[in-house]
Amino acid sequence: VLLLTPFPGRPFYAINVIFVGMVKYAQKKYHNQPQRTPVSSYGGIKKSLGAGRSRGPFGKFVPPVPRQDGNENGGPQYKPYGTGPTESSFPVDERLKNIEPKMIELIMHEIMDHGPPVNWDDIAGVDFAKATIKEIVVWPMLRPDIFTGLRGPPKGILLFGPPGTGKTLIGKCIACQSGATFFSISASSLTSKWVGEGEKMVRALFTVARCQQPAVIFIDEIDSLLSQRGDGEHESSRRIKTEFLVQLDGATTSSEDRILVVGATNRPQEIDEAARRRLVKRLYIPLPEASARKQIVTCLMSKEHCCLREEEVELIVKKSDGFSGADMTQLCREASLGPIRSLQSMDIATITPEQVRPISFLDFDNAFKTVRPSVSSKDLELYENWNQTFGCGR
Ligand SMILES: Nc1ncnc2c1ncn2[C@@H]1O[C@H](COP(=O)(O)OP(=O)(O)OP(=O)(O)O)[C@@H](O)[C@H]1O
Repeated sequence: VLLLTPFPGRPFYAINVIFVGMVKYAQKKYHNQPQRTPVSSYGGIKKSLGAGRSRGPFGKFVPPVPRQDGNENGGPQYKPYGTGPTESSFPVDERLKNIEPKMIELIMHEIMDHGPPVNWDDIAGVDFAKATIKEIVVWPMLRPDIFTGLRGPPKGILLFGPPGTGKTLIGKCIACQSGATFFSISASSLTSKWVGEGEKMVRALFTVARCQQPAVIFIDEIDSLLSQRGDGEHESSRRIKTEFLVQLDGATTSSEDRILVVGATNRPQEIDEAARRRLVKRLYIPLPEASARKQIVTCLMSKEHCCLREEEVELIVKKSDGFSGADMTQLCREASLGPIRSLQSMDIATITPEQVRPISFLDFDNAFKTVRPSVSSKDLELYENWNQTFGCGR
């Protein structure tokens, strides 16, 4: 039965599979008796801990409105909010009734992540942050029965550090590893793309997340949402911020809700005190160390036709001191174009992939001429200082 669960380590799901199987058997046997379907609201789903719906990054698109008929797992099915001619015959989750259908659709299609899963091994380095996150966030989300009271998970964490160091990867990994639905939005899109509607969007996002919990809401560039109030602050930005804090507080006070807000920023110093206090765990995601840079190069090159020797990899690692994870990826991309550039343009049309020579150290050497570290040492100093003052690292 454990093989049936898409999330290894989610014993509840397996239990539900057994339970649903038993219910189906009983229903078949006594099909004249009235069927007992779970309560057709998210309250019902929450109690069944996910049975009957595929959820999270491994799951299919699951709109948040339950349908009355059962699916093959015996649980309720869902249809998009407000679509189809028979919509009035379906019960709509109470919590979604005041949310504009177009916003729900948008959240489900654009903000809810449906991409491939991320594992801890995909993120090179940042061992301290990974260990802390596993302990304070992932395990409690997997085992809410054990992590109660003082052991309860925080509702908000902040990942800060230079750009391109894997903050987004970590956010997604948290969701994947805890079997949660991943919602990812950039705060600047709330303030710019959703002009005049950002506040409503924040409310809609948290409401949908509540219906899809456990959920991780990842907010990139969170500084633009939670920056210190200044005279120049727009009224609309102020309202979005207030709504966000209200929603975050709501998630904090409701012990039932299993929603985690992960904020990411390259400008932690701009986040005001009230917001900082709510993002209780503030983890520094620094530039990758030599071992992490080596892991990135080795991992990326293992998927390519490449003839790097061990000592050449070491040299690349040495030369890339100060590179971010994204810089390392860019370096490898650039190097991978070397063999193509060495072809005559005429050959491109006729050559077979096997005839393209392997990526060599020379290609990396050339790549270093155009790919430079994107983070300055002055910026690094800023992060280190902020980490000393407000960070939760050792
Ligand atoms: N620690 C890492 N391990 C492996 N790859 C990494 C790492 N950090 C960055 N990368 C690579 O860089 C890309 C960008 O990383 P990501 O978006 O997670 O960084 P970020 O810290 O969120 O950046 P930003 O602050 O600019 O949003 C990733 O898709 C990955 O290819």
